[in-house]
Amino acid sequence: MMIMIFLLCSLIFVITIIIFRKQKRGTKRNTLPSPPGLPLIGNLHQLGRHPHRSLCSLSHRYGPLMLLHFGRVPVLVVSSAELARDVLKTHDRVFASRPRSKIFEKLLYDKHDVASAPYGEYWRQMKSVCVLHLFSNKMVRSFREVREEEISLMMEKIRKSISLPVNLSKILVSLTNDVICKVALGRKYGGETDFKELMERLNKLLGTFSVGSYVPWLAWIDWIRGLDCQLEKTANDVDKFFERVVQDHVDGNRDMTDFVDVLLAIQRDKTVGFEINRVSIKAIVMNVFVGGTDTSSTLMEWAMTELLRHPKCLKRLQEEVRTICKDKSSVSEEEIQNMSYLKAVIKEALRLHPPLPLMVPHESTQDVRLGDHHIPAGTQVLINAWAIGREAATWGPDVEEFRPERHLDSSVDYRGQAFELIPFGSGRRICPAISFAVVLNEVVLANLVHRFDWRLSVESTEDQTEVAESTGIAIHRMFPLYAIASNTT
Ligand code: HEM
Repeated sequence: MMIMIFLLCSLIFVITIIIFRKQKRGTKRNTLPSPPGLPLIGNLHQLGRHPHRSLCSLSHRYGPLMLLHFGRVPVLVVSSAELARDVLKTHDRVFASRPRSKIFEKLLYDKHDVASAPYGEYWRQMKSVCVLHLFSNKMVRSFREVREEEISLMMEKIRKSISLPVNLSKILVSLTNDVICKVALGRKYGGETDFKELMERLNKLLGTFSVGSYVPWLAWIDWIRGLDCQLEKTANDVDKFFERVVQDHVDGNRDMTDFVDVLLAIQRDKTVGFEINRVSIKAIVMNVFVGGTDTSSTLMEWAMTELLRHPKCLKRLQEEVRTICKDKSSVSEEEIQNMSYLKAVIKEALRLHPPLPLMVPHESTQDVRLGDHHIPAGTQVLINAWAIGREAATWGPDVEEFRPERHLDSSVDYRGQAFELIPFGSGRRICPAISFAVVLNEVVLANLVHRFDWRLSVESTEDQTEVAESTGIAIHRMFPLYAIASNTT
């Protein structure tokens, strides 16, 4: 009898151990690698000044799929092309929403814009307005004159400072602002200090960290440091500005077609099969400014920075542009179509310096499996486009080097099909303005190098080593790019 009891106990013990081990293995397989965090703030302290860099370093240690916690919010960080494909293609619909953000809600018309609207019918309608009516190829072509006019003014400005250091960063920001103002609002507002100050304030706030969004019981900190007050005031000022612009369009007798005109026509004629109201119009126009100005000027600034740091690449680009344009005084948009090195330079700048390195956060709306891992609904997702552009397995051992040649015989493109290069995102949430942004960047760069020879000015000597990056959502240079233009020899 004793022996029977002993055997039974031993059997139960062995079975329990087996089940326990199985469960442990199962749990281990499903547990996402996660850098240890601190109580209450989770991993927030590990983000540093440049979260794309800190998260890339963490991914080298914990792998391309990590779970972090920003306060109480679970955040999945994706740092490889393969996993970006899983999120943005295989499970695109599940991950197509946006997390809530107090700052976005306050400043972007309570999610009535395209970029921060949660995935659903409203977002679908607004995105279709953008894709079909604002950024269609026909619309992009129709703004060619605006681009040519503004580029010609920029070239004249540089010509007047020939042989002197010019703040190229500032020139590129004001060019982009002027182009976008004319395209979206019908006229330039860049000369108006109020408008400039307002846009600066808006962009700064959009890149601000709100403690309350991640640690709700510390929300009072946002109030004490004046964030809530600034949000309220800026949202009111921005609304007043856009309301005035839209009303001027309604009152005016206009034959131009800028974005506000297009949106008002859609509202009036009900051509799209759904209602679009005044708030939606202002929110979309606001998105054009927020999404379009900083990103485009940032890309040009980095492309010029890298060319100035790599004189051989600059020379090769100049040879291409000058051979195709021979004795012409400027480069046209038809001519850039045949400039393969120019396109490679833009791709390489986008690989090394994606203007939005962590893109725009996504959020899952359903439970889903990624490989062995269970991802619950409501998980925030950051895709590190900056880290993906530096994956040695894809790009080779010289990932850190600016080498446009690597794109010449490659089919990898940035339009969302190749996950190795996703500066504009991919899938449902992909940037709707890729063609709009790229043509502006290409034609500006081609004209700058066609007309002038360039060298770095002493004000930019930090370029001999690594170039310091700004903080915020769009990552531009920390210090302006000063360069000296001279007439071509
Ligand atoms: C070099 C220039 C640009 C870059 C690198 C860029 C990049 C991006 C990225 C990474 C996203 C988020 C994709 C995602 O969440 O998966 C995005 C979304 C968006 N971009 Fe761009 N962008 C650029 C220019 C522009 C311009 C010029 C405009 C408008 C004039 C614009 C309007 C938008 C809008 C409205 C969205 C939101 C799309 C959505 O949520 O469905 N972008 N962009």
